[in-house]
Amino acid sequence: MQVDFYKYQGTGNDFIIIDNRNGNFDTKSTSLVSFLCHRRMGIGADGLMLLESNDSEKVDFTMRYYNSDGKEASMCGNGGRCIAAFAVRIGAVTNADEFYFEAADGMHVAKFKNDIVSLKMIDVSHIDSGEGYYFLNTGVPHYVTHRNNIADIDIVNNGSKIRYSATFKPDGTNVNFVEQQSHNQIKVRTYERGVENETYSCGTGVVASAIATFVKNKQEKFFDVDVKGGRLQVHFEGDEKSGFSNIWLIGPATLVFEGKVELER
Ligand SMILES: N[C@H](CCC[C@H](N)C(=O)O)C(=O)O
Repeated sequence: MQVDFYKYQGTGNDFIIIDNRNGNFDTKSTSLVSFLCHRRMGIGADGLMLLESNDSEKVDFTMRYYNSDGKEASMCGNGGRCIAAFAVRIGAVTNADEFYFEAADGMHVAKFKNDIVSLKMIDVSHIDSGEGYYFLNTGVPHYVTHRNNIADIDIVNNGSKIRYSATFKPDGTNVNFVEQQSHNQIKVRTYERGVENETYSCGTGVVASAIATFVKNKQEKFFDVDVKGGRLQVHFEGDEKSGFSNIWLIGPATLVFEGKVELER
């Protein structure tokens, strides 16, 4: 069976996107997703997304996200921005200026203009903290720690130790190292669960890092965030007491190429 696919990247976090509104893709096959995401044997990507039909009038589509290990995850911030740009490209939305889609973590609003996607993230009602870190869920779980000179950190070694530590069993966590540049500018490097490597950018991780930086300093609620693959913006409202809401992740989402892949039935 031949399947059309589209390769997108959002600040270097890259994805295979398939229009699965006909339901033909085998969503139970972990091995198929991990093969397609494999950097040598397959197309290569940090994750794969399916755009699927949604029964609700107000919701244009459903997003299903899989990490490159083939396992489904509840959300992906950069992936959400890329599938929003893809949905506009294939005419799967009622109004490109503002539309709704559903992911496993809940409902999202997306706004698309000149290849920049603004994505509304789910609310964050609770933040845990420990020795030198914050732990919060921005659609998927994130550990956030503030350090100096993050360019010198061995992200894979340090990140994997935290990701697999007993504290975060059984689900594990993504791990974000944050360096403050100024009152409203941070740098973030992320070890991603399910990719089991550093990625060029992690959208939900950037959101978690910005919120954790507000909790730490009680200053800004609007951040420029520099990641390996470029720059994102995050802004939000609220505080630890009332919870955080109206959380937006803003940045580019780019089509790299499209192609066809032969899948065994
Ligand atoms: N690796 C994450 C999912 C993808 C998150 C990331 N790519 C993003 O942009 O939010 C997890 O399994 O928790």
